[in-house]
Amino acid sequence: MAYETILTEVKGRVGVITLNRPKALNALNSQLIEELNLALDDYERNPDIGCIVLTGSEKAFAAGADIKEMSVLEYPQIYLDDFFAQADRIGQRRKPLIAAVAGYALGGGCELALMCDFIYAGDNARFGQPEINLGVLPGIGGTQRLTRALGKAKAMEMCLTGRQMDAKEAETAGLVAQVFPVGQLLEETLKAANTIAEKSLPSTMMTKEAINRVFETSLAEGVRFERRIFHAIFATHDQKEGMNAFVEKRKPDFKHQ
Ligand SMILES: CC(C)(O)CC(=O)SCCNC(=O)CCNC(=O)[C@H](O)C(C)(C)COP(=O)(O)OP(=O)(O)OC[C@H]1O[C@@H](n2cnc3c(N)ncnc32)[C@H](O)[C@@H]1OP(=O)(O)O
Repeated sequence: MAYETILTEVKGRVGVITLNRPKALNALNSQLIEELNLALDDYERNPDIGCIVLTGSEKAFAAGADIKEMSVLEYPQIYLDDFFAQADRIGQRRKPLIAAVAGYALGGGCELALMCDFIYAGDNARFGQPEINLGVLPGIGGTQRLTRALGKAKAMEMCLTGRQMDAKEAETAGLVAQVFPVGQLLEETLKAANTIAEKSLPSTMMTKEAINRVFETSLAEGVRFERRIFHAIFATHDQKEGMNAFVEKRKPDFKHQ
């Protein structure tokens, strides 16, 4: 399928999506969010894809939601249309989704990265929620996910002052998993994505679901949930193959089912 605001490329079992509105620093307009969801739908349906990488350019992962598009919106309509509801779907995918962030990840760009399962950052990355400077507040989950990622003090400070965080601070604070020289970011992200894509798909999807449950439930409920899906994974071919391969001292041949 041909898209106007993103590029897609399959590399082995990894589906790569590159945000591609360079003139607007990958600002997220409605078309981009729609195309991103279509591409994710496509990779989710494709049984040959085991992991997805979302990236932007060296200058900007995404400089936020499209301010020009938003500037003309009015209250009753934005409420009726449930503006940005479609963006929620990005973070509701089953397959592992890694953000490779170089340059600006501001506002909706930071929120988009936070919807991914983890973030690898280039050493030039800058994270921020500058909505306060526009007289608004984060609207795609920033107040919720940033606070879960960083804790109240840093999230509150960033959202109230609009201060940006560099890659090193973001790694120390636990927002990003690893930082790489920007020229190596995609290569390193693809390496991790390939490693994940070679594992059994049911086990990567269930692991992701169980970890995400942490943010929605109590410890006791979470542990019960984990145990139930641990039981369920014994219905898969790959559980048998993985354990038999260990016993027989050979590499597992996962069928992703
Ligand atoms: C989703 C919500 C609800 O949470 C809300 C949001 O996301 S609100 C948006 C939050 N983001 C911002 O406030 C960042 C806005 N951008 C900037 O501050 C700067 O562009 C910069 C610091 C990221 C980069 O500055 P610079 O290198 O000087 O480049 P510019 O000349 O400013 O930008 C180049 C080009 O891109 C357009 N642009 C940049 N960001 C956006 C945006 N968020 N929406 C729409 N367009 C954006 C900018 O207007 C320039 O285009 P032209 O005007 O020259 O055509």
